[in-house]
Amino acid sequence: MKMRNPPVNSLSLEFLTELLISLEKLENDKTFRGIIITSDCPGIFSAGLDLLEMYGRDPAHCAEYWKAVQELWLRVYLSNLVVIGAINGISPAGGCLLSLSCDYRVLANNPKYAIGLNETLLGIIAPFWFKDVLVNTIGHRAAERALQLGFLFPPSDALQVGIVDQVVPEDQVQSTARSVMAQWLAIPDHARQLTKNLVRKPTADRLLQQRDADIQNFVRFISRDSIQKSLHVYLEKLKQKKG
Ligand SMILES: CCCCCCCC/C=C\CC(=O)SCCNC(=O)CCNC(=O)[C@H](O)C(C)(C)COP(=O)(O)OP(=O)(O)OC[C@H]1O[C@@H](n2cnc3c(N)ncnc32)[C@H](O)[C@@H]1OP(=O)(O)O
Repeated sequence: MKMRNPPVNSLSLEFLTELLISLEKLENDKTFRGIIITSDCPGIFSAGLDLLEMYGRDPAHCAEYWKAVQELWLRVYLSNLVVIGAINGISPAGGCLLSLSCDYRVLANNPKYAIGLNETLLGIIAPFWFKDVLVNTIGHRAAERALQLGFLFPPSDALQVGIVDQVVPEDQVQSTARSVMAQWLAIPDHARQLTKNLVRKPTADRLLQQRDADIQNFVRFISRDSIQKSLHVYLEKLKQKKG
């Protein structure tokens, strides 16, 4: 699955919906046993959630957006398919969550391709389920530091902390992802799927048990004047960077 939402593969409502429909089709087609998620945008895996879906929007829109974010996460995280991330670009925040939701992550060795949950740098907070997935992946202490400081790990640090499983030269990302897929597909599906569910269900259940409250929390938080101001400042910074 090659993500294509130029210029930066931001996860807009429309793009999230497209991803969800594609995933659902693949899940329902029993000839598919695994997917490799990668990007068609040079140098960018995904710029994360679309800031324009959260800035200057009314509560109903924010609620609809957050529901779609939850839905995509649940679908990828609990997928019966083997999901491999071939991460061929930078993946901050929501882009990192998408990567973390894969069963295995291969990152291209380019110092620009940083990965991490950098929400605090934007003046916002990673929701508890983003945090849970990071803690599950890199452990409590490393996650505590990474989340508070909004670390974006370059490849060597990403491998060291365990936020990715493998770092390979850029031209070998896709072939490595395919080899890893072959290894995972050698395991009988039912045994692998049940085991995946055993490991991941408690984390997913924490959100499933309070989806509506999580949406309400998000809407309340994102609608605050101070948060809207932080988003405005961040968006301006992105514009100014262009000169
Ligand atoms: C109680 C519960 C509370 C819950 C709180 C909220 C939780 C929210 C959780 C997750 C948040 C996120 O995922 S926020 C998004 C985080 N993403 C980032 O910080 C990345 C921002 N982007 C960049 O750093 C760069 O754009 C890039 C490195 C990805 C690419 O750089 P490049 O130089 O190639 O491109 P530009 O910077 O010029 O960008 C081009 C164009 O795209 C716009 N853009 C970039 N990122 C986003 C985005 N995430 N959403 C929307 N739009 C984005 C950028 O502004 C440029 O637009 P213009 O061409 O119009 O200027």
